[in-house]
Amino acid sequence: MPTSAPARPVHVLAAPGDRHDRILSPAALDFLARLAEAFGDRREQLLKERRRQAIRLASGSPLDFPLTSAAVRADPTWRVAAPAPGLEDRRVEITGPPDRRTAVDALNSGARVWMADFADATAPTWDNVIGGQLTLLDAIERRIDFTTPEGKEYRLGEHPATIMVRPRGWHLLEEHLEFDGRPVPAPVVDLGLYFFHCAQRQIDAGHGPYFCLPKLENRYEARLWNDVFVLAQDLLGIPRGTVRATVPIETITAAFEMEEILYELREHSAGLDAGRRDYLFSLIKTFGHRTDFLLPERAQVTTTVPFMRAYTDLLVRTCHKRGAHAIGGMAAHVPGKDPEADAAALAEVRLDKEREAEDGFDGSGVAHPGLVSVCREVFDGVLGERPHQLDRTREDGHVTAADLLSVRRIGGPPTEQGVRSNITVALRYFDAWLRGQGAVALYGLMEDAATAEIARAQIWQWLRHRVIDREDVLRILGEELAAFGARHPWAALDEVRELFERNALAPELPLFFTPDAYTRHLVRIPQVRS
Ligand SMILES: CC(=O)SCCNC(=O)CCNC(=O)[C@H](O)C(C)(C)COP(=O)(O)OP(=O)(O)OC[C@H]1O[C@@H](n2cnc3c(N)ncnc32)[C@H](O)[C@@H]1OP(=O)(O)O
Ligand SMILES: O=CC(=O)O
Ligand SMILES: [Mg+2]
Repeated sequence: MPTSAPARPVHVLAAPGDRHDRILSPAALDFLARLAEAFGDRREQLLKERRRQAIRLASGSPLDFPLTSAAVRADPTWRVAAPAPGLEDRRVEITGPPDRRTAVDALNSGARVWMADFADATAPTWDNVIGGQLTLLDAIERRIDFTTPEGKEYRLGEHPATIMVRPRGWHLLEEHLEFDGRPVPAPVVDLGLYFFHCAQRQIDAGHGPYFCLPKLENRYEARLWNDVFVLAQDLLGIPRGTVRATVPIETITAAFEMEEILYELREHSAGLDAGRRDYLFSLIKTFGHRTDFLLPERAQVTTTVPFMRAYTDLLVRTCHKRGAHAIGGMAAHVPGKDPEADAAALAEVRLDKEREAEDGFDGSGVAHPGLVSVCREVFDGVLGERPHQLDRTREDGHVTAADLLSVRRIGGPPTEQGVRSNITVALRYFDAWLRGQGAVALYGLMEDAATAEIARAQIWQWLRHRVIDREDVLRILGEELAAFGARHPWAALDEVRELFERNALAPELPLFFTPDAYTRHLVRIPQVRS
């Protein structure tokens, strides 16, 4: 690295694991130290600003497109960087945790992009964090092939998908690494290690280091990410603008700053995507105290309800105005063993993708290889040989703040089945997460951190507004725990119950379930430092 050594080192507090030294080399730790040193304090300020904004909105301040950045929106001259190699055509993207089996399957799936997800799809155990980095490095070096003990072979194909890495969000820390007496911010770890080991290798292979940046709340956070990219590129002597990053719009406040987010990242932007599950969670979390934001059961908040249509409409308009890809929402169906149910679910996925393609999206996401062909067929139908439809811009009409915020009066009050469904999804997801699995198939759907957040936040919101009784929730909780325990005797029922109580039944809604659950349950630091 060209610049002088940082004053302070990063310490590894975890016990050494298999091949961890390949990732946690002195030079890689030095790289992390520089990033942690440069951005640790700013992260804290931005998290404080998140809390201040949450308080302002909870106490009735209006949410609107910011006046202070009106000039950015009004300036017609700027565009984001042209699509980078491997990201021109994104008609199908697949997401999944960065374990070896998923990696090979995703890279071979026929999707154009694999979003390797350390955020919603990964329970951040230390083994998963470092194991994920080893997976990525091995995939890029084409040393990922393996055979299972049962003899099933995993071989990387000739034309793998382009890799896009989604680091954990800024609200999370990595407790197994310490800098300056404090844990290193988790996104610095996930991005930094991948960047250090793989950026140049990706460039040599004709791509670049590409990222997806989760759970941003405003333009200042986009600016922070941009500065991280600038420093990371400078430190490794990589030309500025090599990095590209897609930002999922998955908070209600970010929806009001889409254009500004593109602007801040314009040199490194790979557009926006519709992170619609976290978006719903954000709506509940941000306006959970207000009766006019009371949401019905999850199944009733479809992609076609007016406020969700307004959100995706704004996303496509904004992206195409600035020459940026607009990527649709991820389809969460997991094909099972019931052909009839699968056919119905696939028809629904097709309809959703058709709507997105017609609305102007340039591609969309799926959570399972079994959905790749549906998504591809739909986008093939609209795009043909063209890699995208960035030329489709919209001058007609516009999306207002009221369009984005008119949530009330969809659906009726939750049924007992709706309450039970949220409780059971949260419990089963918490159990999987505590055992190191960040995404699971439950009742035909992929559930991950975002949907677990929706499930527990809805229970909290319904209790808050007394549309359900606490006694009923406690009864159903007991029944669901008992049923789950009977079928899964190894389940960590006490921890799961405690997680549910802390995150769904507390007087105030915790902002995320993950930071506290991580510290209490996933951190493994031996007494003696390595
Ligand atoms: C923008 C966003 O919303 S990001 C969403 C974040 N969430 C995710 O990324 C979760 C993605 N999905 C998954 O992780 C998985 O589909 C799960 C965990 C939900 C279900 O996985 P499984 O229980 O293994 O499903 P299933 O048994 O149907 O899998 C069949 C095969 O497909 C593979 N597969 C399933 N999902 C994926 C995936 N997303 N990527 C790659 N391969 C996959 C499995 O590895 C398995 O392969 P194998 O035959 O080689 O063993
Ligand atoms: O990250 C994606 C989402 O829907 O949330
Ligand atoms: Mg999300």
